[in-house]
Amino acid sequence: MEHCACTLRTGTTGLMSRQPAARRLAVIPCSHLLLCQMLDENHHLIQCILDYQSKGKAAECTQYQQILHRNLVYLATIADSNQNMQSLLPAPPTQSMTLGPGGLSQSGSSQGLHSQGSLSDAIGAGLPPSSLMQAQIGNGPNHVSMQQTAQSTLPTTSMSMSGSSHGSGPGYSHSGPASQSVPLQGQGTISNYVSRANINMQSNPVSMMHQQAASSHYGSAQGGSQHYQGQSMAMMGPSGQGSSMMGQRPLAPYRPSQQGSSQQYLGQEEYYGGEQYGHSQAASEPVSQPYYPDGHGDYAYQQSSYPEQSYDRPFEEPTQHYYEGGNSQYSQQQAGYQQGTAQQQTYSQQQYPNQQGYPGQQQGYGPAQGAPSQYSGYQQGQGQQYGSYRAAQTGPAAQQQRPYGYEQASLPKPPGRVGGSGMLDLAARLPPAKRHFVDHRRVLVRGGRGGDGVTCFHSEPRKEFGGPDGGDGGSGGAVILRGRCLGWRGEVAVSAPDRQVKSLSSVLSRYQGLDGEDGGRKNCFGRSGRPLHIRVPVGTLVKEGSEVLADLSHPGDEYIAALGGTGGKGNRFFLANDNRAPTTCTPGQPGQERVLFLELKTVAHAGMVGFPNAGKSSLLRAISNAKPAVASYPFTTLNPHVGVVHYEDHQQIAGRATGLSRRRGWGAIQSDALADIPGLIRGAHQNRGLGFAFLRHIERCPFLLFVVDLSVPEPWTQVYDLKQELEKYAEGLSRRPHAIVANKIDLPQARARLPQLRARLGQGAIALSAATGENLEELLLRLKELHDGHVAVGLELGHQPLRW
Ligand SMILES: Nc1nc2c(ncn2[C@@H]2O[C@H](COP(=O)(O)OP(=O)(O)OP(=O)(O)O)[C@@H](O)[C@H]2O)c(=O)[nH]1
Ligand SMILES: [Mg+2]
Repeated sequence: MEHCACTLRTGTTGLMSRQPAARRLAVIPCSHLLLCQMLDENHHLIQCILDYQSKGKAAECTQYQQILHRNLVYLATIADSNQNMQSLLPAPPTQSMTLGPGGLSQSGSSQGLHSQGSLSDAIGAGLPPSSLMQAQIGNGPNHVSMQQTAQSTLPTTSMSMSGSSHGSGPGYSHSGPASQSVPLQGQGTISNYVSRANINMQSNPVSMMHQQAASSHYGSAQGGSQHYQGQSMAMMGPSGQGSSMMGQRPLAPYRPSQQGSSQQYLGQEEYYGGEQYGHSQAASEPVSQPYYPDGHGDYAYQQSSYPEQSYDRPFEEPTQHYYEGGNSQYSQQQAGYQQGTAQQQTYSQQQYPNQQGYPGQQQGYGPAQGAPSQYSGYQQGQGQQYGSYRAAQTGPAAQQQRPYGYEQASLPKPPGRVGGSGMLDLAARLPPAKRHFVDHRRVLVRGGRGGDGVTCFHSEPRKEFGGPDGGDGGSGGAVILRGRCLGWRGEVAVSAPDRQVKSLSSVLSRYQGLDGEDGGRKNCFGRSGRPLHIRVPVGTLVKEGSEVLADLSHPGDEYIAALGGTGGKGNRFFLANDNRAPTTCTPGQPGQERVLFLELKTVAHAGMVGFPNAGKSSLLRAISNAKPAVASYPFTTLNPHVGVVHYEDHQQIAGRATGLSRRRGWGAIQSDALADIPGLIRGAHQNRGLGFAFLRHIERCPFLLFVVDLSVPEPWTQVYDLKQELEKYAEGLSRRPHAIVANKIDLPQARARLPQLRARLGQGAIALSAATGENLEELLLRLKELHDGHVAVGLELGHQPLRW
């Protein structure tokens, strides 16, 4: 076991103070292995310098040159203090050297020698001295005391020293020389570089393990991945802050990128838990050799400690693009680290504000911590790193959207936003008690609000550039007025006579459509709000102001009263070639809001018109299932009533004793509806009696029944007056197809007046008795004839017959 112990016996923090300290050493112990490493480092530094020169990056070149020169000066110091320096020089190229996971190949060694030659030339050029190689020279047994000294004297030194302490883990090689990177932090003239070096101290536990551990501990480790892990750890902040690092564990996705020995991982776990810190100080274990001049340099130089294959690789990978891409979040983090190197307290304080995005990463990558073995390479770790930082960049926006996108979608809607369902429940809870007839209603309808789009990005381990996957919100539900329909017979809607079909009493004054759901992750669109159907009686007119919008005169007719709002767009919608990570999302739109006036015009085939007490209600009860009130006083009926007469066929009706079929099922072949309206009197158009406003309910009736009380004197005058009132209400209404019904024929005086009535009104007047049911068959036959005539005319005009 070769041990490299280049000891700095004084607590130093920077180059300016360290070099004098180094000069005070009489002999700086050195070894062949250490020299090989230092030369190889220098070789890679030269590689980086040349590479940056070819790319025209002068700033990076300057920084690397400064590093290189410090290394050369330090090598010269070692050479001065060791008389047998020549014997420690690397072996000839034929000699194999395996250093760390990648190992230093023969070519690597030779290149190192060659680069050393180049370095000599560089020294000759008069470049400033450097002591970077001290970072590669471990001081295992003594580094604890050094760290303590550094912490007590110079905070910046303590930072790097603590970083080095992380590298020592129970599973790490004890044979590898511990590194000491303290000198890098005192470079006031290259503060940026110093800060980077300080940052990278944290990651060096891993990288140094590979570099220097020639033992079998790291023989199977993948240098690249571990390098990268070390780099990610470097970005996490000061490694000496054991407790604070716990808060940064979301960066754990980087750790799994090392697929090497489990011992390393265990060591890191201890490191996170803070146990490793104390343990490493008590042991002479390999410590980090950190420094990464900048974003590129970090990675490049770190890779330079590895074989050439690993070294060249990162420059071809998107990682470089990532660092070059100017990710603002990452840059801010870097700035935070740099500032932190100047003063430890500042470092730790600024580090965390700059990592606001990490909590989000923790959610996304938390499980990765427990499964490091699934990450096979550092490139994948890079991808995670990139994704994590990108997520951090969009973190605030995503957090703002999450209340919409995730939580709200999973939680029940607040009661205030879902007015529609609440109203439905309320309507369902209404007592089925007495309902008043309502033929006018003012209704405020509002469509449901569209769900909000969300902003989120695809989160998946080992998948780089997940891309936006915020789904769109669902559309709000519409509010639809629907003519009363209990079912369908083929394509024909079937209505049923019940209490609700006759009135708008069940219609509420306000309806709110159901809201659409918000979008979700993984391009999940929110569910659209279900349409809210409002049952209205057949014959309902929908008006907005004075404009008639719809006439629901047939069962099943629908009218969309209010449209739901469109759903918002998720950030996936805004994905474009020039914006691969959009954070824009749009909220859902409110639904349409309208104030409508509903007016019911009762729909029936036949409308019965007559004076009060003529017996209209009695007649309706006699021939239909309707049960209107019957009394011997006028104006018993105050609201229209609709009764349905079901015909099986004409012969059956005629063959019955009563001449009437009262089927209550749905098997009727044909049916007629009769509307019984309040009684009219002479001067109704002058608002006498109940007025004639209720005539609207017979306005839709294609044919009429004039019901007269044959028991009163001059009953034919009632017909004259009725027609006059109808004509004043609506011109031509009295000329519709009609039949004259002379009721109460059972009374003796009524039967005596029948000839006079027929002489004045025609022989078509039907004499019957609603009370006894006499001659009702003739009325039904007449209704059938009128109905057939109406259907025939309607078919000629292309109208579908109204069915009940
Ligand atoms: N004798 C006899 N009485 C009848 C007949 N039809 C109805 N009546 C009576 O006439 C009175 C009024 O009957 P209604 O059916 O209420 O008359 P209406 O036309 O509906 O009256 P309003 O609802 O006020 O318009 C009741 O007392 C009935 O019993 C009938 O055929 N013969
Ligand atoms: Mg009545």
